[in-house]
Amino acid sequence: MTTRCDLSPVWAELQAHYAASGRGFDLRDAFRADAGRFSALSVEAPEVFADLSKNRVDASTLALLLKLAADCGLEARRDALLRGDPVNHTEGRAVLHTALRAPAGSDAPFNAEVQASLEAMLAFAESVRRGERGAITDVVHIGIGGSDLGPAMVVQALEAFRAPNLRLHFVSNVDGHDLAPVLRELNAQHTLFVIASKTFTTQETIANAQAAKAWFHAVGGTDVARHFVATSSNTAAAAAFGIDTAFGFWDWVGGRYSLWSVIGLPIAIAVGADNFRALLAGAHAMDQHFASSPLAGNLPVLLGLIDIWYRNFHGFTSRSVAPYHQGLRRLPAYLQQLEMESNGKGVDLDGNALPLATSPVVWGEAGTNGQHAYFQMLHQGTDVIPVEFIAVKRANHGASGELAAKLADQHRKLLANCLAQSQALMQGKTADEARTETAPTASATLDREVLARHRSFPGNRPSTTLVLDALTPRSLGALIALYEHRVFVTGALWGINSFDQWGVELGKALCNQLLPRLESGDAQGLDGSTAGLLRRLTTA
Ligand SMILES: O=P(O)(O)OC[C@H]1O[C@H](O)[C@H](O)[C@@H](O)[C@@H]1O
Repeated sequence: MTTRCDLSPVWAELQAHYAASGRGFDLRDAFRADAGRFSALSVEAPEVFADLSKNRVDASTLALLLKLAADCGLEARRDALLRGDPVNHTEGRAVLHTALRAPAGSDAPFNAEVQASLEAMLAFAESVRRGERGAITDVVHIGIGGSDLGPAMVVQALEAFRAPNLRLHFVSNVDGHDLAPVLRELNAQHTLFVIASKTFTTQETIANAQAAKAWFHAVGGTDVARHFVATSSNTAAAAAFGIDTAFGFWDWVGGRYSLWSVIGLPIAIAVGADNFRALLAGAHAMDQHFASSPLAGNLPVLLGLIDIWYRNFHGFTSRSVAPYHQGLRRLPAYLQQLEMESNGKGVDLDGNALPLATSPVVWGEAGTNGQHAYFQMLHQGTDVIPVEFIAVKRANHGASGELAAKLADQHRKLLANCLAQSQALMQGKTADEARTETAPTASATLDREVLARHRSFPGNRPSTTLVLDALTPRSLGALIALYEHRVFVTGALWGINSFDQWGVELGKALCNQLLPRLESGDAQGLDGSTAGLLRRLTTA
């Protein structure tokens, strides 16, 4: 049994399939030929319905991709992950974020420790919400990367569930322009700082934490131990910082998979213990789907296989994510870390240079905003970029009376836009169709034929639409877990370690070397460009 997908004999079958019918696949023909295409290519997973039918695949493509997954031993790789084998082999660690959402009493690894940690974190969150840590009105979460993006994205997404008397702030950037405006609005006595860092050594986080502590003292704050808590697997460093209350976690929780751990503390403070548990339960439901559904109906597997089809056969270089819910506007940023830090790798598990493309660029913006910015390129640009739409059936505006009616109407507009975009991408518009349109007056002097070419759309542009009934803690948990597992699937088939991130280390090391030069202005020994820029930035 092979593990790396391009070494499987099925790879050549897929190449032949691509040459024979994949390259020329036309979605419009596929729908014309098969009235049952939507139902055949839609999947009902926990909390998430997925319409895969607007993708450039048919039953034969999926059959081959599933054969590839089987031949690469995907199920065995998945089982090793869930069992707690040290699949992060370059760091010698297990990867067990799934264990964090397993219910109490389950036979998931480390269940007793996980439950104890969860209970302690939730009890603390509830004590803050009840005002037992003083009258806290503002919680400032300081962390970066995996210690920021997950909690920040989830708190924003679950705004409708947030305690109204609590404001949550997220500070990540070492740029003081992030922290300064937040501090300006705060009263030290009513503020709780959560310092989140798995390692408690990250430059940005420690710098922001120290600045926050200095500010706290400067404005007369007296009890650091009461107003600063930490979430970290390095509780000794947190203690050295002056923090008594530190919630620890384990090295088998990767940073970008850590929102389910104590790193989720700001989520629990914002939405409460029950909602946090619902988030975990939603993720657990998706874990079970991933663990036990046959591959042909396993949504993370199917999404991952289509990703491989697009990246390695069609050669598409990016994927755009368009959540049609304002609460999910940080989801693309979150997914950038999840996918690109996990699968942006160039060597396989044995260190061999990979002869195939890995992580696509993942990017996007909430709908409908993106439509008024870059959708032009999606529709008429020269690159084909698969789009992932996320639609939420029921809104939760928290409005009443006439406003509620207005916003309900806006929700219909939102959903109509979402459907229209995937429809337009697929249908396109031929030059013949464009020719029959009335030309806008501003272009009346332009040759009709030329104008028709400007106004036509190639179409056949693929998309996936994910549908949630409502954006709730449970559905959000399932959605995030879906993405986590999909990233695992593509990483496993590419034969890479999705759980390390050595690529971030070089810049950190060079930054440490450059830092004293920013003060001294000493550019000696640097390359010409860096020396020139350093002088430019340091000379008076
Ligand atoms: O949680 P921390 O140890 O502070 O790490 C924060 C982040 O920084 C690192 O550079 C990694 O790229 C991320 O994966 C990590 O989430």
